[in-house]
Amino acid sequence: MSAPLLEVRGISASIGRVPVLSDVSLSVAERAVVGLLGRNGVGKTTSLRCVMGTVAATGGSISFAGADITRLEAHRRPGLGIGYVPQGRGIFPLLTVRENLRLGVRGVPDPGTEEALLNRFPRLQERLSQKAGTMSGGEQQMLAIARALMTRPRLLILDEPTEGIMPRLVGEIRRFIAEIAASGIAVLLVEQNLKAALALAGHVVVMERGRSAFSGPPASLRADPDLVHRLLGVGIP
Ligand SMILES: Nc1ncnc2c1ncn2[C@@H]1O[C@H](COP(=O)(O)OP(=O)(O)OP(=O)(O)O)[C@@H](O)[C@H]1O
Repeated sequence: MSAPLLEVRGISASIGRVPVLSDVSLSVAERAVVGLLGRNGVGKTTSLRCVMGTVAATGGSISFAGADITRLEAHRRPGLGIGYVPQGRGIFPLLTVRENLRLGVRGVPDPGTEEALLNRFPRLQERLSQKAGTMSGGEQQMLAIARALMTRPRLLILDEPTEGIMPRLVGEIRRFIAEIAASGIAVLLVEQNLKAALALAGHVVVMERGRSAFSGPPASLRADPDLVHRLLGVGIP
């Protein structure tokens, strides 16, 4: 079997002096969708930040497409083919939709990619010269995902993409994520909604207090309601 696209092996990390991660391992195969789950504060966002390099992994290793990136500067990582949509979206409200869309692209954006994304999102197309802050949360989330796709990543990392989004747009965002995955882009998704995560992901990793406590297919998690209850505090959906 070929090596996974992203491989995180036993990483630890601290924020300030507080140890936040002690032993997190996960891997994402080419074209796979992996759900990263866990209760609030277990370290999901910090794990993603370690992959992006904005929090340093103090132990363990991270590799992407066969290269060790554990100590690679954060600004070099997107260029390797990793798109990141942070929690809270990271949209600049005073910049226009077009400016936001082009922020992550170095040099001239690929016109085909931009056109395809705008065709997919007529709402963004219509608002290209409008300030991004005037759009709804759901539209800003679409913009954040479209921005991450502008660099044509091999892996898209999404941190709670439907958090705080009005219900009408939640389904639309989930359908879009499924479409992205179907197009062959690997997806690493932090998702609070267990049912949605189990429906989208082919593999799930569940964290507990700074470490990965479960890793396996959705069916294995579904088969163990006690574990789900202990790790996530909910029943099987
Ligand atoms: N900037 C910070 N300063 C201090 N502690 C922090 C900071 N960011 C995160 N932490 C702590 O690190 C731990 C892990 O946080 P993290 O955001 O990675 O968890 P999470 O699983 O993504 O949680 P959530 O689902 O609430 O987003 C938490 O206990 C949190 O309080």
